[in-house]
Amino acid sequence: EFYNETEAQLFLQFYDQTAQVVLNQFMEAAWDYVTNITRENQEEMLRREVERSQFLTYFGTRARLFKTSQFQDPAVKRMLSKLKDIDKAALPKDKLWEYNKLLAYMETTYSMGQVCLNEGPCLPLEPDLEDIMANSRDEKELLWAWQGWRDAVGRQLRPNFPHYVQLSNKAAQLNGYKDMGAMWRAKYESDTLEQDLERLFQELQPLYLNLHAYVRRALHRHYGPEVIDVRGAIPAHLLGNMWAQSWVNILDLVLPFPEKPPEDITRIMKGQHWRPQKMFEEAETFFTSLGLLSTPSDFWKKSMIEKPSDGREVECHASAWDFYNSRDFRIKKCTEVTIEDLLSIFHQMGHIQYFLQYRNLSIPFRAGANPAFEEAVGSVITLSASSHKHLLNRGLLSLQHQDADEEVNFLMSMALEKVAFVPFSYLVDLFRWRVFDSTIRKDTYNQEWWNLRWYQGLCPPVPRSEDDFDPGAKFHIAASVPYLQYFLSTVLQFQFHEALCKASGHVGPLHRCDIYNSKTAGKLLGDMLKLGSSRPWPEVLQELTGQSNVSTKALMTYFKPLLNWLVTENVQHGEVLGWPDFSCSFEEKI
Ligand SMILES: O=C(CCC(O)(O)[C@H](Cc1ccccc1)NC(=O)c1ccccc1)N[C@@H](Cc1ccccc1)C(=O)O
Ligand SMILES: [Zn+2]
Repeated sequence: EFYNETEAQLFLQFYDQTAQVVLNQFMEAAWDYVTNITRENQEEMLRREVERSQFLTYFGTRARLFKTSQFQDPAVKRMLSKLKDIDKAALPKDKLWEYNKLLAYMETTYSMGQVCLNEGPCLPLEPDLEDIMANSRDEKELLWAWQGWRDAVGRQLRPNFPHYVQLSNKAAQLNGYKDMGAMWRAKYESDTLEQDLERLFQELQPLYLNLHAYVRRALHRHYGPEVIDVRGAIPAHLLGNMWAQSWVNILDLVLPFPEKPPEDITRIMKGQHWRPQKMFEEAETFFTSLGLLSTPSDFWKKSMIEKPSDGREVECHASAWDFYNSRDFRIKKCTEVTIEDLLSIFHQMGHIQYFLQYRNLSIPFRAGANPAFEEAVGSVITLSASSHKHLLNRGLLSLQHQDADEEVNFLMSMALEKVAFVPFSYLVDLFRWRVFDSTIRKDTYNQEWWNLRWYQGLCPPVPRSEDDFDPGAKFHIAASVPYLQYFLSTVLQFQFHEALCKASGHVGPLHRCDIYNSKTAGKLLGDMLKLGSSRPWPEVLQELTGQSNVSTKALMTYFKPLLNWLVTENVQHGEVLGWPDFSCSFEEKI
């Protein structure tokens, strides 16, 4: 057994040197696969994955031999404890090979998924099916895309999912956790996590219920009583998004002051001949305006910022990549010239900025303070980038003044993105945790999914059965990527925004703040990012915001003017908050 600290430090140096090589080779192989999905690229990626697992196992088992209780340096103790978690590498060789092939099959089935018109082309999710869900106002066409995608992807994944669950739990148990959900939750280093999450969710309910009731009324106005029951749940295909996780694309149907519609920024971008390259440069300019780091030349040479036109099959779901050599960082995104994609690029560039800021840390610390911090960095910048002040300043809006009514319209568009997302981002992992801990059995997966979708006040537009597997139609479930970080990030990003706005000297309503060009705010943010995961996240949060707990106060402050307007509106219409009518509209018809 190893005891002394000096040996531990040498061991960790050796880990870093080896990791830079092994992790880099794995990332290159994974990148080659997701940007050119072929059999040989999959084989090579699986081979590199085995090497990575052998590496993690070698160092993980040895890290356990150190008795760190007498150690002085907390960083050494923290790094050794991180090395002990080796995730799926703990599986026996044959089980690991099986698991990796299953994961590749699920993720590739999702990425290659398409819905075919009777005679004529087959439509992929990005951009075609997402365009229909965002822009079509024809209920039948929306249903065709919604159901077609679930038939094409969800149904294919159903037979394999129980095996994925079993292997995931086996891996978790070999790492000392009772199931994979417990292993995912451990990343937050909190033994009150689940009750804290429930509290945050309950605090946001009044705002969500008022938004839901108001949107339901607007959809009832547009689609009629045949389709919308004003005391019931909303059919899930009418919200402008394939998973109804963001409702911003139906802003035109729900605009509080339709006589004062906001300018169509997508149209302005196209009118100004924006291209994906310029969209990425725009996002980078925001970060450098804060005094933060710019992207190295490798980024521009090696990223994939558009869907290839040479027929290659790629995984279009956007992601940011760290190649663990402190200089190669990339984004993979099938960029369309829309405001939605411009904001998504800000999100991705937030991941890149974190990579850049912590690139000289030891490898075990090259991660966010917790997974929600990683997601919140880019999203907090979008809060400034979405502001009227910023868009005006960047030439994407021309109307100088925004009156009180237009401000309510603006806050509505922000709520359709951020508030609508709250119950969805909570329920995705509630579902998976219950599948992992066997609360949800495999013969009721789909019914249980729709029971949880009740949190959102949504219902399926057509009858569902256990031949369906609607959760599998969401990337993160097909790709075994946790989702809780997005729920927490939705709350955290407003706390970050409030702190950065204060640092930038902003006065006035939070929703009018734009930290662009503020070196003070940039310094505050950069100092947090440099810490990586080297310190417990409550300490990191404390340094940035002055408090160490996640709080919905800032989000509620931001949306307060809208909540006041919504309550008045809903009371006037005698709206019912919630969805007491248990059914979805089609059930009455049957
Ligand atoms: O999935 C994403 C954006 C992709 C990502 O940047 O979060 C990406 C997801 C991913 C993809 C492949 C493997 C693992 C994760 N995450 C990253 O690129 C990433 C995350 C952590 C560290 C480094 C990179 N957003 C979520 C939620 C969301 C976020 C923000 C606005 C709207 C919606 C969604 O679309 O449902
Ligand atoms: Zn992200």
